[in-house]
Amino acid sequence: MSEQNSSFEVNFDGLVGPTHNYAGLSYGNVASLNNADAISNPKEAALQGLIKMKAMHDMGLKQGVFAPHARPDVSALRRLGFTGNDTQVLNKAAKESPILLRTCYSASAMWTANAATVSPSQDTTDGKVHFTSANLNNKFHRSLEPSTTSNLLKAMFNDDETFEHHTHLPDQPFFGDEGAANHTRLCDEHGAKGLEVFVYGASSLNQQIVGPSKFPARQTLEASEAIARLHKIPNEQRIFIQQNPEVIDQGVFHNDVIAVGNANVLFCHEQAFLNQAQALTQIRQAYTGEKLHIVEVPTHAVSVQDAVKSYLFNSQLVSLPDGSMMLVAPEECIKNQKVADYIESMLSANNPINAVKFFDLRQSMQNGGGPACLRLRVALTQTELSKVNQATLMSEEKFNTLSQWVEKHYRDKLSDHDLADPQLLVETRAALDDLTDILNLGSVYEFQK
Ligand SMILES: N=C(N)NCCC[C@H](NC(=O)CCC(=O)O)C(=O)O
Repeated sequence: MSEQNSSFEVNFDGLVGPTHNYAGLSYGNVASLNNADAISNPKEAALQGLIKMKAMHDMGLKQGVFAPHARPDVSALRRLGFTGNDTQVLNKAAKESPILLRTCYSASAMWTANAATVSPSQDTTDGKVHFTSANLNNKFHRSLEPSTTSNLLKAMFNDDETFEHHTHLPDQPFFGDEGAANHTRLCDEHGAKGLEVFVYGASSLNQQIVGPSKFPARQTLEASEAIARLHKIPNEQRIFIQQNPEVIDQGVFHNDVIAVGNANVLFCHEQAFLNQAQALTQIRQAYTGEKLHIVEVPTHAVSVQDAVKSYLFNSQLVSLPDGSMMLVAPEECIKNQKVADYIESMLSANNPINAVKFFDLRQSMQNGGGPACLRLRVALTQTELSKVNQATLMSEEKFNTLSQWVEKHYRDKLSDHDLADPQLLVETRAALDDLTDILNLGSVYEFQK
């Protein structure tokens, strides 16, 4: 096999952190608002994620692990004027602003589809794999993530010849960037040159571009264009498509809630993109390969509301070693009769998707994160894969070690008043100290320096 053809797409799933909680922080994300103040089970959340990672590994897919971020973010609370030692800072925040405390406890870094945008070496003129951490500046609790994300990416992809890491875009809504959730790579196979499809919700400069009117558009065209430049993607391999503002206003806050691409297949709802017919024609014309399949789901089969409730399009779409293509869907898709019926009809129809597997990811789903949100896709050649920090790759042993780590360090219940407990801070730091050893990350967290 030539170098180019032995390419893999590795999924790096976010390990759910020990402070996973439902804080109702994401206006525009229906699940987040509906489940605000629900009691969370961090242990169950992390184990649900690990079970999916292990299942993917057992199917012969390359799988990696992204460590959680250090929460509570005490330095963020200090920056907001809460003073004293860690315990005092937490107690003052708990008294004065429980919502700010919850914000600095958020485990939102688990959704690594928002960690960064990744361009594989087949698409970049310098032949390196490019990463740009996402500034996630539309939501305060997510805007806390980029600097740690960059530290983690550098500890996971730690080879300057092979990987290029870019600082997140300026922290200003002008360059709102939510990472790979708004980016899809289409190609005949992972080792071939791909078409990089950047999907944006609004423009900061072009007043002719009309964005959503009810919920925020988190990705701007200007941010996507900046990333394409930083990643040195040739003009003919990049395309910018506007997401349909009407679906953003129905709760589709990232493109990966209404569309997913894998290799030469784009699986999307018929209302995913603005002027969809023209958008799909643009994609077909720009496609760099031979055979692009677009599986477009009609509204009469699955409504936008059903798509948002079931997260059908937040399924992962993966190419298995035997060449078949599998939809990795949340169990919510089975519970929605319209969606379940559609999946059944799709599997027997004439298209490359010929299998489906369902996972219980309810802890994440209740905050608006499905299978695809929980992973960052990195297409790598065999050589590039050998340059990745091997301790972050999934294996039978790694799964057992991480499961034991979760059992040892995680609580199985977190409610609002638990967040004021200074013992929780002690527990999470002890957990992360262990984890940086397990994943061989070095001292990536501020509290470890
Ligand atoms: N679709 C993708 N790729 N990612 C899903 C991210 C969900 C996340 N939810 C939250 O951040 C909720 C946190 C809370 O309310 O506690 C968000 O809205 O950014």
